[in-house]
Amino acid sequence: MAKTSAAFPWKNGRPPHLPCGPGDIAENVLTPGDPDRVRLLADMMEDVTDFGRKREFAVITGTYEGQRLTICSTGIGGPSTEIALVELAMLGAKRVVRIGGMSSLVADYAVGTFIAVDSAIGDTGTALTYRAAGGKAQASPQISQGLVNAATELGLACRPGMVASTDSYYFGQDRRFRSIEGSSDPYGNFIDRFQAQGAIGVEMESEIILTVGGAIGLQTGCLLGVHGNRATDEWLDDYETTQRNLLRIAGRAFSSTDWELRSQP
Ligand SMILES: O=P(O)(O)O[C@H]1O[C@H](CO)[C@@H](O)[C@H]1O
Ligand SMILES: O=c1cc[nH]c(=O)[nH]1
Repeated sequence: MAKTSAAFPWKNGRPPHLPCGPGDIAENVLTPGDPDRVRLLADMMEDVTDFGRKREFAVITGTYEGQRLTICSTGIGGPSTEIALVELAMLGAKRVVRIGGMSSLVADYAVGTFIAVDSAIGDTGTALTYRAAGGKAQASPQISQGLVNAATELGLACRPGMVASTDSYYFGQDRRFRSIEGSSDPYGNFIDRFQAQGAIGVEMESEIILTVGGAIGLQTGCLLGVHGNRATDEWLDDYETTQRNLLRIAGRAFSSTDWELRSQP
C-alpha cells in the first residue's frame, strides 16, 4: 500500500482537513467563518449534499438560483482560512467569496448594511507569509462589482471599500482583554490607525482570503455584513437576517455573471 507523504498528506484525492473529495466542490464557493452558518444557509439552497464537518470546516454543495455552489466555513483567522482556500482550490474551486461579519469604522455605515471589499490592509501573519508567494490583498474587480450590482438589484445597501484584518479580536481591536480588578488594559490604538489608513471596517479574514487566493490563482472577493459599528458603538445582537442576505447577494452575483466569457482576474 502506498505510504502517505508528509510533504503532501492527501489520500485518494481527499485532503487532510476538509471533509470532502474529488468532485465535491463547485467552481463557485462561499466561505463564512462560522461552521454553524453553513447549515443555516443550507435551507436556502436546493439539491444540497452535506459533507459533514471536521474541526472548523463544515462543507455543503448544492444549487442556488440554478448554479452549483459550495459553502465551506473557514473558522476564525489566518491559519485555518489558508488551509480551506488551498484545499478548496485543489478540489476545483475557481472563485471564492468570503461572507462574514465586521465592525464598521465609519459612523454612517449602519449595522445590517454591507461592504463589498475591494482591498484589505492589516497585520495578519498568514497574509505576510503569502506575500512572499506573490499574493496581494486585492479583490477581483469583477467579483466586487458583481456583489455591488447584485445588492442593488435586491434593494440592499452595499458599498465598496477597503477593510483592515487582524489576528486579534480583543487587544488588536482595542477591546478590553483582562478582568483584573482595578487594572486598566493597555491600549494599542489599533482602530484609530486602521481608520487613519482609510479602512472602513475591521475583521479577521479578508486580508488572508485576498492574499492567499491571489497567490494560488483563485478569483476572490469578500462581502461583509456590518455586525457592529466602532464609531457609534452599535452592535447587532441577532445577525441571522444579515447572514441570509449575504447568501442572497453573493449567490445572485455568481448566478448573474457568465464567468466563462470573462477573463481573469
Ligand atoms: O462573521 P465571521 O465570518 O465569523 O467573521 C468575523 O467574526 C469573527 C470574530 O467574532 C472573526 O472571524 C471575524 O472576522
Ligand atoms: O467587531 C468585530 C465584528 C466582527 N468581526 C470582528 O473581527 N470584529
